[in-house]
Amino acid sequence: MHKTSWMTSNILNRLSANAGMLLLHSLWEYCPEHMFIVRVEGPTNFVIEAMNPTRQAMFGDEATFIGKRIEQLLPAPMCHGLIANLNRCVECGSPIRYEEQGGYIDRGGICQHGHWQTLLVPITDQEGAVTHLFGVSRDMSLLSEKMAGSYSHSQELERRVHERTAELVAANEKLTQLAIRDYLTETYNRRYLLELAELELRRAFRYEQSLCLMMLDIDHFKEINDTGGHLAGDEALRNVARTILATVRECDLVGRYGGDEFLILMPETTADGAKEIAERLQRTLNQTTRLTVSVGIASLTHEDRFVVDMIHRADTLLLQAKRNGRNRIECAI
Ligand SMILES: Nc1nc2c(ncn2[C@@H]2O[C@H](COP(=O)(O)OP(=O)(O)OP(=O)(O)O)[C@@H](O)[C@H]2O)c(=O)[nH]1
Repeated sequence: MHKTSWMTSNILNRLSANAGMLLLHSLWEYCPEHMFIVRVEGPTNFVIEAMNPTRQAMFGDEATFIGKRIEQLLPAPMCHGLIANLNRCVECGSPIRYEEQGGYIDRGGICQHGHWQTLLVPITDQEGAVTHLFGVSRDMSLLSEKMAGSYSHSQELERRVHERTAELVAANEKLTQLAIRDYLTETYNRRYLLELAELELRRAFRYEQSLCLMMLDIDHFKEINDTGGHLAGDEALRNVARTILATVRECDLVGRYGGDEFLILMPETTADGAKEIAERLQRTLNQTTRLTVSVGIASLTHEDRFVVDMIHRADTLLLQAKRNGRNRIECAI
C-alpha cells in the first residue's frame, strides 16, 4: 500500500511523542475508513493538512490536496455543508458526528456521488484553542450498495418462496381434484359423491327437508362407441356431464357413477321438482347432442338409512325407464 508522509502534519509530529504513536500510525495507514486532518486557520477557513491512503485512493494523491482550502477542492454545495460542520466542531470544542451527501470529483477526474458518515474530533493546543480537526469518514455508498444487494437477495428469496408456495398449493389442489373428480367428465367420482351424499342425507333428516336422487343413463351408448370409437364415446360422456352441470343448481351434487351412468343428488328438492329438472335436461341434451337419456328418480323416505337405499330405488326406476322404451323419466312420488 502507498504510504503517506505521516510527518506532513505538525499535529501528528506532536502526537508522535505519544506512546500510542505506533497504534495511530497503523490506523492511519491501514484503516479502511477515510481519515483526514484539517488545519483551522480562522472561522470558515480550513486547510487540508493530511489524508490517509484510503482517502487518497478515492480523491487523489496528497500532493493535490495538502495546503489547499476546502473551497478549492469541493464543489459548492458539498463544500458549504462541510465547512458548516467543521465550524460547528470548532465552536463546540468536542467531537461531533454528521452525515453528508453530494457530488465530488474522484482521483480520475470523474464526478461521483458520495455519501459519508463522519466523526470530527477537535485537536487543541496547550492553551485549549482548536488548531486542527481530525476526521474519520465511513463511505456509506459502499454500505448502501451492499445493503441494497442483500435486500434484493432477500427479495429474490421471498419471491421464490412465494412462487414455490403457489406451486405447492396448485399441486395440492390438483391432487385433491384427482382424488375427488372423475378424470373424464370432471364431475365427482363415485366414492366422493357417495361421501357427500351421506352427509346430505343426514342433513335432510335432521332438518326434515326433501332430498331427491336422480340416476341417469345414456340410451344406446354402446352404439356410439361401436360406430365412432371410444374417443367419440368419451366426448359424448363429457358433453352429457357439461349439460348436466349447466342445468342443475350449484348446490346439486353431480357425479359419474360408472360407465355411462350419472348420479345427481338434489338437496331440498321434491320429486316433482326433480322431475322438472330431468325433463329440462332431456330437452337440452336432445337439442345439443341428439342423445337421449333414461332417468330414475328416488326421493328420500323415512325408511332410508343410507344413500345406497335411494340409489337402489333410483336404479330400479331407471331400469324400468329403459324397459318402457328409453328417453323416459320414472319417478317414485
Ligand atoms: N367411451 C367410453 N365408453 C365407456 C366408458 N365406460 C363405459 N363405457 C361403455 O359404455 C357402454 C355402456 O353401455 P350400456 O349402458 O350397458 O348400454 P347402452 O348401449 O347404453 O344401452 P342402454 O343403456 O340399454 O340404452 C359400454 O359399451 C361400455 O364399454 C368410458 O369411460 N368411455
